[in-house]
Amino acid sequence: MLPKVNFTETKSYQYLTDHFIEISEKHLRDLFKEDPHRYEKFSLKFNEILLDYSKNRIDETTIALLIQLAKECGLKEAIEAMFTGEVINETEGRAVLHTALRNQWNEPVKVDGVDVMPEVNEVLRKMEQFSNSVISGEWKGYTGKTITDIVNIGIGGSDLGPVMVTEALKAYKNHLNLHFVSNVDGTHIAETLKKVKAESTLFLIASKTFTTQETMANAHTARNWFLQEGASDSDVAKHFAALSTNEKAVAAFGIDTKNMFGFWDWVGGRYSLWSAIGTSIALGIGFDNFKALLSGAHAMDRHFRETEFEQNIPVILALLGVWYNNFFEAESQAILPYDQYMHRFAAYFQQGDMESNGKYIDRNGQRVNYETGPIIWGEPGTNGQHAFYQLIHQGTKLIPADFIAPAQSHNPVGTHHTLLLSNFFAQTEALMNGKTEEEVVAELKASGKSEEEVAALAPFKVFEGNRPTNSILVKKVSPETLGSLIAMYEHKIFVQGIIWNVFSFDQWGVELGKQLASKILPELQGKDAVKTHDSSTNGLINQYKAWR
Ligand SMILES: O=P(O)(O)OC[C@H]1O[C@@H](O)[C@H](O)[C@@H](O)[C@@H]1O
Repeated sequence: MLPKVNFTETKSYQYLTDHFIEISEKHLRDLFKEDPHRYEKFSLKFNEILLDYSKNRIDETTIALLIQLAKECGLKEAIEAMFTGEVINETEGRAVLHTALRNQWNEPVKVDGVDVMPEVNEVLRKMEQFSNSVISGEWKGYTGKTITDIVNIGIGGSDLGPVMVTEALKAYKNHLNLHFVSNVDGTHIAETLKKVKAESTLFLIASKTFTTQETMANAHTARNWFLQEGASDSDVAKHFAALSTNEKAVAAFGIDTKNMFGFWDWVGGRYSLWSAIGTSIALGIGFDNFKALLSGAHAMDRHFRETEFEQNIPVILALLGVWYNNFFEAESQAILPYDQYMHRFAAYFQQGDMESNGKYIDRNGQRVNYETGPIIWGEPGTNGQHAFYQLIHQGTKLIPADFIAPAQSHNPVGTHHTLLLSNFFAQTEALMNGKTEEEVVAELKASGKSEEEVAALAPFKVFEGNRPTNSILVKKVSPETLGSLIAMYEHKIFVQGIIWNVFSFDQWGVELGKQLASKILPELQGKDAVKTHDSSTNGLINQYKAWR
């Protein structure tokens, strides 16, 4: 069982409330002037990841109090409860063990007294065999041709992780072309099928439940297309595999369960890229690289579980997030990777974070009286700079941002990487320091502007600064480092869920829309005017029916 503490009723919260008044009046510029050792004090290194969190609106007291808060909320016990397979997803009656999927040291992990590691290792062995045989060309399609294209059909956690990772690790890609179909909009599957040939395509139907409407619709369309292209029912086994926990539904769909890669109910959808859901990753970058991804995540798991909170990267990141969310009232958190390959990283953690902590009912079943999960957003630098950074620099909202960059590029073309990194360093410095009126006036005068022009323009050119950022500099975006980075954010989300006293591993909030869609579907199929809803919904549906 997880602790169920209202963090606003702790002693440390009271201290933090007083301390906040003091800190909120200080400018980061002055904090750096007062203490020349901020970087040494507020940076942490783990393998090939450096976290510099010194450009945050904190001092040593802030960190000490936030750590006290984590302790008062029972974080240590909660971490142990997760790693040891306690049923911490209480509303679904499940353990939460994505960490077991990457448990490369193989220590036993028990669920209901049974070690899950033999099963985990068995699926990994099967994924290894399968991916090797497809990559090597040993696996043949129904006309005897080798496989050239993989189409992963899945949505949410059965899509976002594999998409994000295979994009982030594109530099490690082999000859197989990867396609991902998620949207139930027929355009997604239709456009994908235009690009592939039935005889050399392998479809992976990725769905934990194997009941998700979008995935099942796309899977049926893919199979019908496959049969229309000249293949027969008996050829399906060579071209369709399932990644799922639901053996019965897989068999009912017509996929040979020999081609099924299983996982378990203790793997949450948004934490499933480490499981059989990662088969497209293993196919696209090879099993050894998939294994390296798992190793990187495992290394971060150990760091998270074994390191004192003061030096614990996910814990520090989480506490900083709480500081901005609950004291500065920041509503969102930007994730800004200065790496084109990581262009889906923020989108991936939109599900990871918002589906986990976007909840207003606490673990006692009561409505919370404080803010919980932030809005996560972001785009890769430098594109974001030319789009929304204006608001981060001069807008009225405080947007704490994580800047992520690799020191080494996979594509060291000319001076591109140096240009990119100059922007990475410049942005966090600019956000912190801003530009004072004095500096602006001096600059304008030096450019030959009249007194009047200077006075008129100056307010627009001033940057208040004092905008907090974390800088996460990695040596290179390798499978190991990416694995560690993903696990780092997963654990950050976990810590915040503990402090906000919400259940981070269920997602009841996505059910209502699904329920209503299944009620509306037959109404759309019928001819009669619809009158069963409110006037807005009726009006929209009936106009749709008139126009279609
Ligand atoms: O893998 P499945 O069962 O098809 O589910 C896909 C997604 O379905 C959504 O409804 C859930 O909110 C996600 O968490 C999940 O990842």
